[in-house]
Amino acid sequence: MADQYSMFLTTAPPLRRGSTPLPVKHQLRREEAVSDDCDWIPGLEEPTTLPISDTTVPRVESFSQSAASQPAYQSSGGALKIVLLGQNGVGKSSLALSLAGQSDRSLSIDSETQACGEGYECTVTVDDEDSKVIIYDNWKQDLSTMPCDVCILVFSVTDRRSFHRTAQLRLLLRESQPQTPIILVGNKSDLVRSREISSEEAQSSAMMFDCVYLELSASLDHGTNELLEAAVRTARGDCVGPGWMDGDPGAGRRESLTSRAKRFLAGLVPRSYGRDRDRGRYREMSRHRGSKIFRQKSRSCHDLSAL
Ligand SMILES: Nc1nc2c(ncn2[C@@H]2O[C@H](COP(=O)(O)OP(=O)(O)OP(=O)(O)O)[C@@H](O)[C@H]2O)c(=O)[nH]1
Repeated sequence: MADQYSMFLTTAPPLRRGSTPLPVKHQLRREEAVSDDCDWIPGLEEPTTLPISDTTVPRVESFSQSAASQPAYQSSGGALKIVLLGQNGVGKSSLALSLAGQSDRSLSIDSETQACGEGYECTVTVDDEDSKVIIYDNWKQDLSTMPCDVCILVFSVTDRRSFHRTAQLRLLLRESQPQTPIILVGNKSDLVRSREISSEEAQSSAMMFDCVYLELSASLDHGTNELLEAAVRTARGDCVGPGWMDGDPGAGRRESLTSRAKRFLAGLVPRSYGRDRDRGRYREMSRHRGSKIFRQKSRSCHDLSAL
């Protein structure tokens, strides 16, 4: 089993961690990649002025429309390209390794996982269909010349800044690759006590992004199978909408804008509203039981309405 997941490092340059200092020429590329007007998104709770060195951004501004118009896998020998984007330290490298099958998983990965350029290549079987997948977690990957089939925006549920960063990355991506499907991922769900972003908040954000939200822990390898399945289905063009959860692709049918808006608003309604409704139901039950006290209160209400 372990042999199946063994990774062969080829002649490709080693993967760079964002936390390590960059050579000057790479710093320049990173600066080019971030346009000033994208560093703050109107509508966010606070203006986020992230230092450029603290972010992970693809070079997307020179992306050509011809590249955008065709699925990436058609220009890459049939391999599905999955790109992980997100702020530094959110766990992209850990997630890439986990997705590429570096730990035990029930999902079938039937060929050796290997480093492919700056990504990891493996073959996965989803819905009885084999797909070659390349997973990239490196900002140096130039999306302008090599578009991806699905983009996974990763944040850490313990870091609100990284959550805001996904909104910015989404805008950057939408500018140049409007067709590329997105999956929003909240990593580090195991760090329950340090959580800054609730599932509900992230879910609402995913609804606005019109994408799926998945929560997982790359360290514990919890939820990563589901992410890989969703990514492969999405990259293949199978419909995986915001309602997709727990491996049920049927639930992913696209909702109308109205019902999505309704669900979004329902998420904003304070919980006390639900409790009030329950109280109302309790009152009804009490009334049926013929509670004396309730009847007295009820009568006083009637009196008030008469006034
Ligand atoms: N508790 C917990 N820690 C995690 C998880 N995923 C990653 N980490 C830790 O978070 C730190 C950063 O993880 P990386 O995978 O290097 O994050 P990255 O986004 O690739 O960071 P850069 O390479 O700097 O861009 C490491 O110490 C990981 O062990 C997780 O699911 N849970």
